Amino acid sequence: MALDKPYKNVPGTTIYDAEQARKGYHLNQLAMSLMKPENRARFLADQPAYLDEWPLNPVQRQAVLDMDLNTMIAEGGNIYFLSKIGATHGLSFQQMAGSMTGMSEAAYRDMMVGGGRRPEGARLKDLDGWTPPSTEKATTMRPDAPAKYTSALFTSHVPAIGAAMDLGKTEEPYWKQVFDGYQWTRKWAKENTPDVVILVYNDHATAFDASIIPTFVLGTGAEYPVADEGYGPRPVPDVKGYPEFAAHLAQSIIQDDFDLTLVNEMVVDHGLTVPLSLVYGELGVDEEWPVKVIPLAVNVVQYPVPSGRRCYELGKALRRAIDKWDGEELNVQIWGTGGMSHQLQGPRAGLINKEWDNAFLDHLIADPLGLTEWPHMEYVDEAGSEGIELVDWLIARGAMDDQFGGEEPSTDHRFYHVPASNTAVGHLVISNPVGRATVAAEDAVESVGAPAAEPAETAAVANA
Ligand SMILES: O=C(O)c1ccc(O)c(O)c1
Repeated sequence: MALDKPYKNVPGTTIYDAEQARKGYHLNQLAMSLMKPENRARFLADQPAYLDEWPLNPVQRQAVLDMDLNTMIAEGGNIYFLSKIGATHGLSFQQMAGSMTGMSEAAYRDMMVGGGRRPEGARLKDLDGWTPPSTEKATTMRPDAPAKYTSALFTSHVPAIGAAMDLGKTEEPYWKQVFDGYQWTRKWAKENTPDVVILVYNDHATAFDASIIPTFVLGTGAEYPVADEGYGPRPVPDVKGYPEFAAHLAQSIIQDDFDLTLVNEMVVDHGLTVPLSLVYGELGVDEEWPVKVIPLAVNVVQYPVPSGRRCYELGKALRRAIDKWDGEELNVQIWGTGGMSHQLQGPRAGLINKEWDNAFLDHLIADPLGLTEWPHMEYVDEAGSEGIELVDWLIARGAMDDQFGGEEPSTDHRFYHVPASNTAVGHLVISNPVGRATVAAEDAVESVGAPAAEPAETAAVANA
């Protein structure tokens, strides 16, 4: 079920996609550096010395020295980036484009004056009668898919939880109540380590500042350093990505009409590292997380934010993308993080709505489609201005088997507790049949406190 990339075969044409972007990353960034006059001057004064500052491969390096645009493009360059190199040499776009055609500058200009190159004979359809691919969206699962979505994990990602771990406070009574709710999960996670976690979270004005507000960001990079959010970076490992799988997901999801922002380089904040710490425990900077992570960040910082329905639909597009993977066998988990009820601002700060939070959990488990009807105002009004983070969770849920005609997930673990700093903590592990939990019932955490719907401070249900 290879992804449809007919654009690769258009004659005399190289389409810049995530695969090319990965290959040409440093070449294109070098070109971008020439937008500064001082860098242009240094480049022109001593090109080899300037290129020494960039980790280009030898073919890319020689192509820049030769101003050979065809080779630069084959090596992952994109003309919009590369034009900065041409401009530094004083070349016009017409000179640059003409230089790639094998024609003299004058002949190319004359061709353009004469009406330009005719498409006949230079189109894919002239070569092999290509017909457009079907745009139908799968509504059922692919039974033999090499990538299996095993389990969804949901958790709050309160920064103070990370700080409690980093500062060795987990045994203090205040924090012990929080961490007790994750003991089951830690055991389960040891026996159910996926190859990759698609980790849905929201950036907290960390990687993205007020200059750019992308709605949905998919990380296609190889590594994500831990951010310094003002307290210094958390002493935890940097996060390793999975560029090939992420590029595949991007290709499929965008063809499925979701316009993701693709990010090759970004820092990750507590929204992403706290869930990893909660599940995999204290790991030092020199250690490695046991999983590759593909970050999927949702804007909830500046309105308008995406609706729960939109997030759920993105989850469906994500599952279709997972099912289309034809590479190595993969065990995939999707984590939905953020929330639960909390408000960090204004006179209403400290708002906690246990009843609403637990109704959200109930619906997430049993009625995700119904949950998509809840408008964003409901989240803000009932769960606080920062409670809106809960829309993140619908992505993981929309991708599950039962939303594609398969079986309902099992609820393996459920936990709810108030407070962690200003926030209610909610946590769920639910699994598709292929990922049913392997932790023995007797190893599971006993139920703590009253059932979830009661106004108790803490409630955990293991292997429910
Ligand atoms: O409760 C808190 O302290 C807190 C602070 C920052 C956050 O992003 C958050 O989700 C919670």
